[in-house]
Amino acid sequence: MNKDLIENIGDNHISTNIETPLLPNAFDKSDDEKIENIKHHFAKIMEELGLDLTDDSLSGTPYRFAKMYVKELFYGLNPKNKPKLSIFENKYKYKKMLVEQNITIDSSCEHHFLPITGHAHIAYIPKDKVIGLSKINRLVDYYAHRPQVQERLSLQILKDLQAVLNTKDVIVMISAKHLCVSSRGIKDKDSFTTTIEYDGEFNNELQRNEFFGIVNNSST
Ligand SMILES: Nc1nc2c(ncn2[C@@H]2O[C@H](COP(=O)(O)OP(=O)(O)OP(=O)(O)O)[C@@H](O)[C@H]2O)c(=O)[nH]1
Ligand SMILES: [Zn+2]
Repeated sequence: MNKDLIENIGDNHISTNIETPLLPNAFDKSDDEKIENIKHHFAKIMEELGLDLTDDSLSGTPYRFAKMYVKELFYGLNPKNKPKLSIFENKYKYKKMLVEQNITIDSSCEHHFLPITGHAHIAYIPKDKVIGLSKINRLVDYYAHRPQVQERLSLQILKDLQAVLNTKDVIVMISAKHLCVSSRGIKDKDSFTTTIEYDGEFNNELQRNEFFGIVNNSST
C-alpha cells in the first residue's frame, strides 16, 4: 500500500463525497488544447522509455494516445458530455421492479489507469416517473468513462438515477475484472469484483432477492 493512502487513513481524511476529485479549472481548456498538451507529455514519456518517435509506426502514437484519453476513455470527466436522460410520466402506473441487466462496463482504474471491464445490473421501482431504457446504459457509460474506483462508480450511478426518477428505490450491482489485478501485480486472472449499492425498497431482503433471482436466471 502506498504511503499517501496510509497517511490519508491515519489522518481520518475519510469523507462521504462521491464526486470525482477534479481541479477547479478542470474544463477551462478546450478538448483540442488538452489533446495538444497531453500529446506533448506522452511523447516525453515514450522518449524516456527509450522509444524512437521518428519511427513511422510510433510517430503518431502521442496524438492517438491523447485523443483516446480526452475523447474516448475519459469523455465522462466533462459534464458537457453527460447524456440527456429522457424521463416520462408513469401514465401506466407500472409499480413493480424494472431490471436493466448486462449493461457493459468499460472503465479505467484510477490507481493504475488500466481497464475495468464487466457488467452492471440495475433495477428501480417507478413512482411517478419512468426513464428511457437506453438512458440507463448511457448513464453507466458516462460515469464509467472516467478514472474510477468501482465503489464510486456504483454510487454515482445510483444517486443520479434516484434523483431523476424521484425515488430511493434503486439498486446498482456491478461485477467487473480489474486488469490491475489480473495483468500486473498479483496477476490473478480469475478473480473479479462485485459491488452492490441500494436504498429504499431494496433495503428489504425479499426485494433484493427478487432482483438477484432475475439477474442470475434470465437471458435474452
Ligand atoms: N477499493 C478499490 N481498490 C481498487 C480498485 N481498483 C484498483 N484498486 C486497488 O487499488 C490498490 C492500490 O494500492 P497500492 O498499494 O497503492 O498499489 P500497488 O502497489 O500497485 O498494489 P498492487 O496492485 O497490490 O501491486 C490496489 O490494491 C488495487 O487492487 C477499485 O475499484 N476499488
Ligand atoms: Zn488499478
